[in-house]
Amino acid sequence: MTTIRVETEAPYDVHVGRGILVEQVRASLGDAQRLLVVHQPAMSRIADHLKSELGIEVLLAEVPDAEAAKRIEVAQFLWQILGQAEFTRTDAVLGLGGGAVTDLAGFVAATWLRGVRVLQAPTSVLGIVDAAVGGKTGINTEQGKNLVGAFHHPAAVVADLELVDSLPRNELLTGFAEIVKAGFIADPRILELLEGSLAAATDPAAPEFQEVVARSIAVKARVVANDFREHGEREFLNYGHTLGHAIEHTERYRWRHGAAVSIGMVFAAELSRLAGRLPESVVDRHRAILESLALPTTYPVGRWQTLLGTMRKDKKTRGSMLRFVVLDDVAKPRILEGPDDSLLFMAYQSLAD
Ligand SMILES: NC(=O)c1ccc[n+]([C@@H]2O[C@H](COP(=O)([O-])OP(=O)(O)OC[C@H]3O[C@@H](n4cnc5c(N)ncnc54)[C@H](O)[C@@H]3O)[C@@H](O)[C@H]2O)c1
Ligand SMILES: O=C(O)C(=O)C[C@@H](O)[C@H](O)[C@H](O)COP(=O)(O)O
Ligand SMILES: [Zn+2]
Repeated sequence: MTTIRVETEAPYDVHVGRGILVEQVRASLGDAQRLLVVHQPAMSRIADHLKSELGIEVLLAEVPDAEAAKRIEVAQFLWQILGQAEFTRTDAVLGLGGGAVTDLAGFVAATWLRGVRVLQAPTSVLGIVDAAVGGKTGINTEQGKNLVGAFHHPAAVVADLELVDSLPRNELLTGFAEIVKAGFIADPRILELLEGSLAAATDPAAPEFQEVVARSIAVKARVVANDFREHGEREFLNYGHTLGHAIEHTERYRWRHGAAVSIGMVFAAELSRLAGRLPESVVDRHRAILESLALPTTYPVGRWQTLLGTMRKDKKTRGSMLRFVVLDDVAKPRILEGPDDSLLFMAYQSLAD
């Protein structure tokens, strides 16, 4: 088992290993007498197993799959369960599933009684390397992605790689978008591993996979430890997300987060070249790595005004000024403020097939 410490004002561990779920969840319960396990349909057998093994009172709540879980109606359904069961501040919530569930469970835990203990057990690659770590929680609204949420530290993150065995290959690869992001903003070794050993780096049984996962978690842990509430450096974790979130919203969440972020990173790289000093070779490197992972790098241009309108609601926007994470080079991210519409449109046009 690998353990990565997240050194925030409330430090916690991210455990990654095989067959660790029950033992590590039990070890992280603290004073909790009761646990609400919020899980996706694909995780119902594992949730039953936890209920029978943990040795405390466990309530199970199955929520809709994927982005359909990140809705106020689903949060309300969970608040009802917590209210009817009279959950107190010594009880706890566990998110078991992909990033959609860890975001939802974290949000419900952050808001119930103004904050109860949350444990995260991510089961998708994306959840393990990014969503479950760092304490950003949230749900979507009609106007956009993650517009309502809270910062709330998990008490522990338990990533049992045995659960990843059932993850469909396309979902596994989609999660690599966030691994590529971590590589481009902070850790070039991740990119070298993907370029040099793609098969091993995407095989959950291989040491190369464990290395890219651990490195990505380490990037996130470092950034979150420095800037939990996103006053500065944490914005870099949003690389590729300004357009990515707008695509998810415009496509009514038929696109996975990782796929939308993949396109968003190509856009951000092109913008970095057009508005700054990123060499064309690094833009090409984005396309090559993402395409090797079967991630999309093109988008049918023609929805620009809709996407631009949605990007204006991005959390990085200040007043009417759009802000983007761009790169000066690999591992040299910065914020670009208020670029000309013409530059944005040129970067967007480069996404055409
Ligand atoms: N809070 C954060 O810091 C943060 C970071 C990155 C992404 N996110 C959020 O995470 C979400 C995306 O996460 P995701 O890609 O995991 O999506 P997801 O939770 O929708 O999971 C993707 C699909 O994989 C299935 N699945 C998950 N684990 C499985 C397993 N082990 N076996 C079989 N099927 C499994 C799910 O049921 C779903 O159908 C988005 O909502 C995104 O906004 C949040
Ligand atoms: O942890 C962060 O900070 C991130 O930005 C990580 C992103 O990968 C993630 O998708 C996050 O949920 C986006 O946050 P948002 O604040 O733009 O909604
Ligand atoms: Zn993301």
